[in-house]
Amino acid sequence: MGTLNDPTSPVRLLQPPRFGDDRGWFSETYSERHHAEIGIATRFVQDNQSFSAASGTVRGLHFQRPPHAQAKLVRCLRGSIMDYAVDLRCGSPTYGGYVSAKLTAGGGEQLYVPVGFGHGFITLEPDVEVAYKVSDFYAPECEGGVIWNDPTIAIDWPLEALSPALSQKDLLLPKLTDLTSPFMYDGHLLGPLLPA
Ligand SMILES: Cc1cn([C@H]2C[C@H](O)[C@@H](COP(=O)(O)OP(=O)(O)O[C@H]3O[C@H](C)C(=O)[C@H](O)[C@H]3O)O2)c(=O)[nH]c1=O
Repeated sequence: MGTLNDPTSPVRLLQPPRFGDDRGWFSETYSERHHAEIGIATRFVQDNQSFSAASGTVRGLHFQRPPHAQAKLVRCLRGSIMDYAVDLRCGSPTYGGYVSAKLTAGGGEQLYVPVGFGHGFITLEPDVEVAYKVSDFYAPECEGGVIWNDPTIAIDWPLEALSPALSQKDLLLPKLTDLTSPFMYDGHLLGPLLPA
């Protein structure tokens, strides 16, 4: 794991405020204006949602190659996940490093995963729903990924990963050492997640 202390990390943890009253709460879960204020210029074009029945479901580590590379804004609508962003930018001093964040329906935390990073998560309970915005349309011909338990990345998965549920496709993903990443380093080091 190669995370470094860099407040300008491209991976961002957001937590939009919730305005509570006697009925419950309201939150602006996405605002292009707020993102611009905090230095995120990504425009999103597609919303995704997945449901995972089992605790310990692992989806990832995925990315889309250019010309359809995707930045993602991930949040948990039901239950909780550990979410991961892995630096896949060639030439990055933190190449193969990762940051992780616990995203919960109750807290409304969001992870911004830029282009150049692999993304994956593990569910921490049954019946988890995850929603995420992506900055380019689904392009199956551009799909890429790295095996979830890659020994170089060495993600410190939670105990739920002792009996993970994975797709056949994900079980066949390559190791990082066998990957030719299409992404180039942009000068921003992967650093600890700082709430935006
Ligand atoms: C991603 C995607 C998938 N699909 C179809 C293709 C398959 O028939 C079905 C399931 O796809 P997949 O097994 O790739 O779904 P996940 O394993 O949840 O993949 C996603 O999970 C990780 C965490 C990600 O970050 C990616 O956004 C995405 O790869 O949905 C679509 O129709 N549109 C899409 O944008």
